[in-house]
Amino acid sequence: MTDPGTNDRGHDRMQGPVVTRRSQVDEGGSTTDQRLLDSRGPTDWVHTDPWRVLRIQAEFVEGFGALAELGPAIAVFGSARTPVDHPFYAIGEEAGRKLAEAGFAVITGGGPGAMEAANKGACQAGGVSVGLGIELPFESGLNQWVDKGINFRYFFARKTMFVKYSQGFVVLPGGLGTLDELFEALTLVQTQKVTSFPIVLVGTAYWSGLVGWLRDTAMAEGKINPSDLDMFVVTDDIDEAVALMVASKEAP
Ligand SMILES: C/C(=C\CNc1ncnc2c1ncn2[C@@H]1O[C@H](COP(=O)(O)O)[C@@H](O)[C@H]1O)CO
Repeated sequence: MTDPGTNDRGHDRMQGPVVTRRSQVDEGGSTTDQRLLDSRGPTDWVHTDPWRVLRIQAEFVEGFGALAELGPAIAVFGSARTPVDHPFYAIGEEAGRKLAEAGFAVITGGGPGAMEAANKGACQAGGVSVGLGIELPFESGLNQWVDKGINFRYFFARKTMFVKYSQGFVVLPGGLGTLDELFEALTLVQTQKVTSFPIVLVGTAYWSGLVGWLRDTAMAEGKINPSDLDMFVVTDDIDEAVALMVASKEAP
């Protein structure tokens, strides 16, 4: 008589959580670890959408994990092409510094130009300087003033992090990337996906054309409501921008 705890050859077979004995044992079976480590097999699956879904999921997991305990934060957007000696670079630094002094972590895209300026200001003021980088064909990497950086493959996962972990946006002069970030925020406020989310455009001269078009064309033609123009403030004064962020944080 065989011991009831073993099969005819004296072994339990465990495959993951499943235990088999006697007639149920597949003698030729390998363990999951063996199959993982022994064979490479075809590689096409790394280029399939189901696998990409896992990578996308991993970006959310990593992002949420890294940023969950960040505390109050403001995202600063602006051109990757702002030169270091341009007045808008100095304004970016001032924004980063004053936001840090007001107790905010500063989140940027982690790249060069206005992003670097805001990270530099925050870092030099002893604040928390965060960069959410993006994999690009022309990789520039995280700027040197980022103290906490995450590199994303997917723009949409990265954009979720900006909105989820900041309480407001400061938008410095920029191009398509900056406009994308600005209009995503405006759409989320307009559709009430986010509430009490101050958006400040810094640089009255730079933004006047866009604001004029929104008022004189988009609003005049009924494509946006007059109240939509109240979703953002345009200023040249960083103190005003920071004060709006502080007031929003303190509002009940
Ligand atoms: C153009 C160059 C580097 C680009 N590197 C970037 N790194 C991180 N984030 C970026 C980068 N480029 C754009 N972004 C995002 O868009 C916004 C700026 O875009 P814009 O078109 O320059 O206005 C910015 O806020 C980032 O989130 C080499 O110089």
